[in-house]
Amino acid sequence: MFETLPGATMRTQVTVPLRLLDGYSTTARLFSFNGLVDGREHVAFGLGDWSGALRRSADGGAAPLVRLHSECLTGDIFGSQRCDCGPQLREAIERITDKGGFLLYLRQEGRGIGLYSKLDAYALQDTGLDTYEANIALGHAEDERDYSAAAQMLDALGVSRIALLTNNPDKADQLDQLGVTVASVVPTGVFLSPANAGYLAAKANRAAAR
Ligand SMILES: Nc1nc2c(ncn2[C@@H]2O[C@H](COP(=O)(O)OP(=O)(O)OP(=O)(O)O)[C@@H](O)[C@H]2O)c(=O)[nH]1
Ligand SMILES: [Zn+2]
Repeated sequence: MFETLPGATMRTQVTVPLRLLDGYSTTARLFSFNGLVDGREHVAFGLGDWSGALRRSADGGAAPLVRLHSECLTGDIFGSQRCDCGPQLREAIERITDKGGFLLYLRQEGRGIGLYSKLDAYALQDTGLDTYEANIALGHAEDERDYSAAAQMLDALGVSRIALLTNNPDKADQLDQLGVTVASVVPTGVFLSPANAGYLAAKANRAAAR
């Protein structure tokens, strides 16, 4: 299934009770890995009845609900209104807890260009460029994310088929090419704010132009 990728192995797994800022509580099983192709410290959260979801999938039942969430310090931690990452992360944690599955928290800040360059991109967006034009103006690609490490993580977790929680068709395409069976794509909510309307519109236009 992953003949193009070297295998990664599980390094550590620990249970961590979570209480989010709005009081929502759940318990996660956190997994770290050895051998990820990009050497970054990506982490998998097993949420809800994740082991039961794996068993049911292996028995031909529904695929586990999985989200590949790209790190966004400003949105995930500080509630930035310039994007929708924070509410998407909050929604994913609750929906995956309800269904049983995995949140893969991927250290791909700034669609892979890093936090400082994302802030440089924000500054260019303040002059009128959109989120993709700004990346290009900085000498980056529109989206530099590669999901190979995510495919390795899923393989190490024994997850061969997934219901992917996303609004980004590129994620499903990349995972499919990496040998992950995306049994279904489950849309995330759209979390519109005055400060992220232009950003969400640019994303929607890009997805529509594919
Ligand atoms: N370079 C850059 N990165 C951004 C910008 N806004 C958000 N990001 C990064 O984009 C990533 C989140 O991507 P999104 O487009 O919000 O969502 P997605 O992961 O592509 O797709 P979904 O699965 O539907 O959420 C995070 O790494 C953010 O740091 C921006 O204006 N410029
Ligand atoms: Zn964000």
